[in-house]
Amino acid sequence: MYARMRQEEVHRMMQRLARATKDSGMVDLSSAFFELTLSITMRMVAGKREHLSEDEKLEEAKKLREIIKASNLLNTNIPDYVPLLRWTGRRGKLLKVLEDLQSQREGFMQSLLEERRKILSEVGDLNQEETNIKCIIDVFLSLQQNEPEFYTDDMINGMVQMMIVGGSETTAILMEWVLSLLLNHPNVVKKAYQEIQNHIGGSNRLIDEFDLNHLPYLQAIIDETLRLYPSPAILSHHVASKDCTVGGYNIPRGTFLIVNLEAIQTDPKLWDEPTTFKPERFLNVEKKDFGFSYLPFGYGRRACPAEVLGMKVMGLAFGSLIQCFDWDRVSEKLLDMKLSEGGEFNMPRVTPLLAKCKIRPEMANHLF
Ligand code: HEM
Repeated sequence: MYARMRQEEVHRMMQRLARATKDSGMVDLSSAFFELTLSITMRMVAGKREHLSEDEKLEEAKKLREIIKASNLLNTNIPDYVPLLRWTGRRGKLLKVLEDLQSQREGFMQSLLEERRKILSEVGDLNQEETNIKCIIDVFLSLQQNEPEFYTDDMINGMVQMMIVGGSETTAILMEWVLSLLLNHPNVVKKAYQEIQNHIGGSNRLIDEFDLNHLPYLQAIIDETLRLYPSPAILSHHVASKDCTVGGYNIPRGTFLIVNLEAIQTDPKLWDEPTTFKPERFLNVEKKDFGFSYLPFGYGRRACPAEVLGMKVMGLAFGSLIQCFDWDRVSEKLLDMKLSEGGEFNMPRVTPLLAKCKIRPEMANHLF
């Protein structure tokens, strides 16, 4: 579902990068990736992308970005982990900030709901409209008509918040890590490019989502990045639903549990050369065979509901970036791969990601 829309948005990003690289040869990937993932999420959830147009003057666009950034920043509440701090004033201050943020988020999402409600009342069933497709809010609103006590505005508002806030920055940050690793490992880019060439052949068309199943090495690059740089790096907000034992420790029911994904996925007892970027380790294996050693989308009932979507967006974006551009670092030095220590839940890079790229001449006619 929404495959054509994802293709359009990736193509739009590629065209923007092509224009930027013609001017300066240098591109700001942090902005490009955030814009891509936000556009895709907004179109899918709310049926529009204009929040995210290049025209950053739009007040709403700025507001949405601020909400997403603040949500991810505030997701890690230190007093939840160090109960002693609950007795200090910090908790009270934080609660106030969270209340303000929540009221902004609710207001913003409610305006999206009202907008779709108005459109639906004007045009009727969007499925009949060839130019418009149903977005997720439309689906919720039509369910609301049959079960209003369950699909309340509050419930829909909460779901929409989770999708927009959870879906955009996480994927964008991961994309920054994928490209950072690629810039530091040009031999990996070469192999991925060869794989794309072998499958598609020549320059007659751009890669699409149907190609992804035939590109295992590209897929392995993304899997290996998710191992080394999981975003989020910790799974928090879990509570033991019954008494249990973990690693020999007795955990009473109700205990707040934190899973340190980064530590598990780079544990030398579980992984060979744990900190080395080796996409090959994901070739010819079933990911489920790694069991609890590899959980970049969480596990069980509260696992990420959008794993397939996230993997498709990243696969399509990186397949296209490798197919159409030659990549290089801005300096000879390897990129700094340190995680941000700013306490951010999603573990972004310390510095924004800049790179040099050149359009592969044979692909230029697809981008201009
Ligand atoms: C490659 C990109 C993504 C990664 C690596 C990722 C990873 C995760 C992880 C680790 C969790 C927490 C699981 C847990 O605590 O056990 C999660 C939850 C969630 N993710 Fe994603 N995610 C990605 C993309 C997305 C997208 C695109 C969306 C929506 C459009 C999304 C929506 C959600 C939601 C709604 C939850 C909360 C689920 C719940 O609490 O029941 N994610 N994600």
